[in-house]
Amino acid sequence: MIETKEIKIDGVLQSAQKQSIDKSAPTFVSVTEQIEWIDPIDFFQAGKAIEENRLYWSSADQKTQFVGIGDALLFHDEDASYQDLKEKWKQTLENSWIANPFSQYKTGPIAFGGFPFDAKEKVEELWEGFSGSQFRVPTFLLTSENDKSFLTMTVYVEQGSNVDQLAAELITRKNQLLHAPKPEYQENHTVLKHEVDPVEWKKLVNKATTTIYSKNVDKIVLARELQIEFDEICDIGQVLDRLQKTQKNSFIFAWEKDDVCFVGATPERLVKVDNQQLFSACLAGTAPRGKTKEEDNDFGQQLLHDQKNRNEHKIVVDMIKEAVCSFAKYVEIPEQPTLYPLKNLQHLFTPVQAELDQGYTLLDVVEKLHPTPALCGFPRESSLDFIREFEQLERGWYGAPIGWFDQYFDGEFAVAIRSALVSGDKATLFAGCGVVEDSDPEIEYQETNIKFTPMLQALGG
Ligand SMILES: C=C(O[C@@H]1C=C(C(=O)O)C=C[C@H]1O)C(=O)O
Ligand SMILES: [Mg+2]
Repeated sequence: MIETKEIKIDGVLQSAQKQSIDKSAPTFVSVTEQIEWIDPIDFFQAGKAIEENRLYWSSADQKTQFVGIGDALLFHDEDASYQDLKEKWKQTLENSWIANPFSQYKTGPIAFGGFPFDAKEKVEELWEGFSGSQFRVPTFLLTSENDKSFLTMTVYVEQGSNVDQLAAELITRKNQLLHAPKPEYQENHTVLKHEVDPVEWKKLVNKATTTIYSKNVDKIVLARELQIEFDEICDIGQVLDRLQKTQKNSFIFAWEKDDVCFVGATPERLVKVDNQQLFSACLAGTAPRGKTKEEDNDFGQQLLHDQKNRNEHKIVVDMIKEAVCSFAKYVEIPEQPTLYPLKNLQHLFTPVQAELDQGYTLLDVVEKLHPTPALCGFPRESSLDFIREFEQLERGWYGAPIGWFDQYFDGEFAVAIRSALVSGDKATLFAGCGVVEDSDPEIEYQETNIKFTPMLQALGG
């Protein structure tokens, strides 16, 4: 038993209301308390009962999990401007009341969300609710870190708010979430699987290699789509549970809006900033895992020495290095890549570390890095032109930054690959690969097949 000291929420709301009267503006209130340990995915499932938008995030080392329920605040920007988001967050915090004795943990007001791969892409039916960039501060945020659980509640208090009623509502919903009966996890079953135009896609790979050969383009990343159907409405909690158990070394995320959820397990960190320490990663170049230890080792060694994959990888390292150098005096990048093992495949990996210069934040770095050549190609403009003109699918948030930041702009973004957009009893999965001069369409096709596997299995396929 931990001693859980309950915060007097009504007292906090009253003080916040006084502040909003003094400043003639609504106050953004955030209150954090430590609670008895609770399983993050159970908490996520409990959120379904109160019918609010949910979100989930697990760090790749699985030491930190976040679960958010409800929208205390939503920043929705059709233009997906990084600088506007930064300004809006600063403004929000200017008139805030933050009660948090646990700020050494990842608690307090935290915004979670994503950007589109290409802000200029026209949003069609598939990504309808996910236009532009969207960031949400949940009403209830569970932080689970090193076996400790914290709950941060966030609301707006205005001059005319009925704070007693607000406090009572928060407490009722909090109790519903914390004392829900152990949820049942429903098995998802895939009944239909449809690959979108594999033949056309392979032709597109050919077109890309021809373009690379004849023009000043080095790499173009091409994605494809797999559609599935379930026998019932897909249970996202079940998907997260499976991903959490099977996809080590991956960020596990879910961002739900109304009844649509973008969910995935990506190995690719875009950037993390913690107290001006910056961590990024270059991940490109792929091989399958072997069935035996020996075979696995062989595949890994071949990958490490394969010119085509090394070329794909180097393009990413060069760009990220240059981008990070513009924000930091000192950048540490090893000369040679190592292997990054995942359940179904392995990648070439080069970590990047730096000290971020004062005055820059996580969001500045995300803006500069995205889209890296790992998801777009190189040079950026020409590869993006090719994708815009010829790629048949709507990328939406696939391949784009997804993550979180706190009140100090510390936080982390991953690249949303190995992901699916789930809507009721249907889901669309995405996978892409880096096409370079000597790419073979059939081999690239096989590579994307293995990239679908983790999500397909987690979805019950
Ligand atoms: C584009 C994806 O993955 C990217 C492409 C890779 C490659 O082509 O070798 C490897 C990792 C990622 O940078 C994806 O998984 O959808
Ligand atoms: Mg590749």
